[in-house]
Amino acid sequence: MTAALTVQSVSKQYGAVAAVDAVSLTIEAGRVTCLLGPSGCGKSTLLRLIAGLEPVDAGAIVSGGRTLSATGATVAPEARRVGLVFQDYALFPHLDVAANIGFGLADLPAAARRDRVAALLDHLQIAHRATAYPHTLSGGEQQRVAIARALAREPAVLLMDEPFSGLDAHLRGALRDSVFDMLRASGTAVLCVTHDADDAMRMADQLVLMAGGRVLQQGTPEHCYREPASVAAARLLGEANVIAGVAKDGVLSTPIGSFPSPAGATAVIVRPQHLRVGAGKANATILSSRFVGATFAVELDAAGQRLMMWTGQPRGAAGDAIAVEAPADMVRLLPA
Ligand SMILES: Nc1ncnc2c1ncn2[C@@H]1O[C@H](COP(=O)(O)OP(=O)(O)OP(=O)(O)O)[C@@H](O)[C@H]1O
Repeated sequence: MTAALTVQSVSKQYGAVAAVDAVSLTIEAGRVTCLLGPSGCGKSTLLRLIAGLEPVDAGAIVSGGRTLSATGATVAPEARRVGLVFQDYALFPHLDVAANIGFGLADLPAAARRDRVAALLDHLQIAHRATAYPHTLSGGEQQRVAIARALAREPAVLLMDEPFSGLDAHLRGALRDSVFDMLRASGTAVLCVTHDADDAMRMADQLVLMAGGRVLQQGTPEHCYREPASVAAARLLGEANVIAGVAKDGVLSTPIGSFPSPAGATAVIVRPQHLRVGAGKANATILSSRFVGATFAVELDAAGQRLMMWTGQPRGAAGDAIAVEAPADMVRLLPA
């Protein structure tokens, strides 16, 4: 994999707030990296630092052997080969689609500029809207124009801030997939910010989980989902039970079973869909059971610990005793 850009231990402080705190990550060509975290965790600040809209306090941002940001030195945004797609797309209302896309190409001869714009219109499947004005475009079309405009200057890295937040749910899924397939095929390195775990898992080749200005975990969506580094990382990607137990002689005993634990873990993380009804003795009581569409959400009490189980079928009513277990390969030991 080719690193298109690396962020090296970058920090940014606003007054007492460490908005970005010693963050390191690598963005690779032809891959989509998603930055996922709760509101206020520093995602947008990190994008602004990479775009060069603000200086870093510490650390460095490097691309193509060039230092773009370091303490006291910031290459201007337009000299970075970094494209930015804002949350609201920020199209120029008085320019038509083709002129929006060609806006940053004033330095090209007219014919080359026309060719580049035509290629992008084609590539993003908006050629039929070339002479339309932004206010007449659908949300999905506006998004494509914004991406085309950002790609016009052939950036090494494309930064996207919540690019799907303005689109309705059913449009979102289809667009998300086609836009990112196209970007991957173009070899652009994409860094996309979102607070939506489903979006992030669907579109990312690489996930970066953030909280409180720091990186909690990085890896493929599957790795981060199956092997969360912490409870906070697990919960960013979906509901997770944290079940405490007692560690003795390399075995962790919990209300839902015993698991080998050579490093002396004192708790496990289990996703609600990985809890299942076992054949053994009852070890929990049903507190409630709700039909929530694809599953039943069953709230349990297991030796005083509250757990959530998702199952395909009803498993009883409040007050019923039940045997609950989890397959060992779906249980993640929490570091002691
Ligand atoms: N210009 C600024 N001046 C002062 N504080 C700021 C500034 N920009 C961001 N912050 C603070 O830095 C922290 C990180 O903000 P940031 O906007 O990067 O978070 P975010 O993860 O993008 O949030 P959201 O998902 O809500 O956009 C927050 O505590 C925010 O209040």
